[in-house]
Amino acid sequence: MSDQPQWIKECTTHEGAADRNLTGAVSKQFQIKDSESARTTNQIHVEISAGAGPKTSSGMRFNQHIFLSTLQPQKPRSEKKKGKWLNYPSLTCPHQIASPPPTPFVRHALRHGFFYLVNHGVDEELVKKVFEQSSNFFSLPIEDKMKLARKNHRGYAALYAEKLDPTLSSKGDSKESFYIGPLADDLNQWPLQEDLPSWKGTMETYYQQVLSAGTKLLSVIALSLKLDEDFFEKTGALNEPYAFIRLLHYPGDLGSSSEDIYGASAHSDYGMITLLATDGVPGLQICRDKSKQPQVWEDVPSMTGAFIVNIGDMIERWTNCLFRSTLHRVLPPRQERYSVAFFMDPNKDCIVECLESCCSEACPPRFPPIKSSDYLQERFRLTYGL
Ligand SMILES: O=C(O)CCC(=O)C(=O)O
Ligand SMILES: [Fe+2]
Repeated sequence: MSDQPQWIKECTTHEGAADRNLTGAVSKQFQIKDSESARTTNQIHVEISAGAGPKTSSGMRFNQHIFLSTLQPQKPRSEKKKGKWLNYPSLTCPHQIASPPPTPFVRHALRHGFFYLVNHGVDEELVKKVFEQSSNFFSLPIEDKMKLARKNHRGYAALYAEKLDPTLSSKGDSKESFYIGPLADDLNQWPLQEDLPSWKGTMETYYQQVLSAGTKLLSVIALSLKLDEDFFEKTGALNEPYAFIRLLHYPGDLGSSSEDIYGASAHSDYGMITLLATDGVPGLQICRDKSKQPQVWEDVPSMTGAFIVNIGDMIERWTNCLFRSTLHRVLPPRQERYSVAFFMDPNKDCIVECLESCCSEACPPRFPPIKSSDYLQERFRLTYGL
């Protein structure tokens, strides 16, 4: 295929690649070609900042800074080193988004499926307020919360109402959640203004700010695939995107003895990307290689001010598994835990099908084309046992 991006050509012509997992071949290439990614094989940071850099074709201005480091809990570091880790001057790779195209760093981050996003433009104070308001909501009496019980995938889902891993025999995941969907369609349910003044406004502002950060990140993803940066706009995915805030509350030690009870049982996210903020209480784990048995789980530490981003199933389908949706879970926390996930799913009518540049005779599409709403509905059905 003559118009394939060079790096995909490289991976498909890599010795034995036809029989192998495509991503394995790519990572090999990166390790050979890119000394930085060879040195640091684990955690990836993608930084996107507004305002600097040349104007791109869509009129946005931003630079991206990528760096890689380990996903394993860090070895004890001196304060000085810790500062370096957070500011990462030596590992930062500033790079303008329009030209030259994204470096192997970015592709490595995306292939990996789980990374941190910093300098994302979402106001830190706002994030704090969202956590406060989330705690205020979950502290309401259960009768009040149940008045907003989940309808049209908006509103309150009680403890054990969801099971993200439908193969488990447990009664459900030990978390409660609250969903806020697209702001324009009037389907959202909101707590009473007199109970929680400014709740709705805080959530709406957060929704808009994270949507904007996610949109920029998607243009990085598009560019890293050598597509136009507005590919996800043009394909209709971002035309009224099906994006959701999920406020999550894990109540802490519930004294359950069942081994099958998780805070959130193992799953991959369904959509394009998820931007996750947590209160810092541990519990989140990922399994890098979902096809490997037995599964190996690693803790994901949270990083102040950063979103933990993971790639969802739709991007995996579009890219024919080049960018993976990562299996993850939350252990039942001993201590109360809050998190806020933002799921960016494509518009319901968007057809998700293997990109031409991600398949060849040797690597045929692994998934048939699918309408986004059909895929999501099936996953919701399994999660909620409908
Ligand atoms: O609470 C977390 O840290 C992760 C939640 C999650 O994976 C999800 O809601 O899909
Ligand atoms: Fe998730």
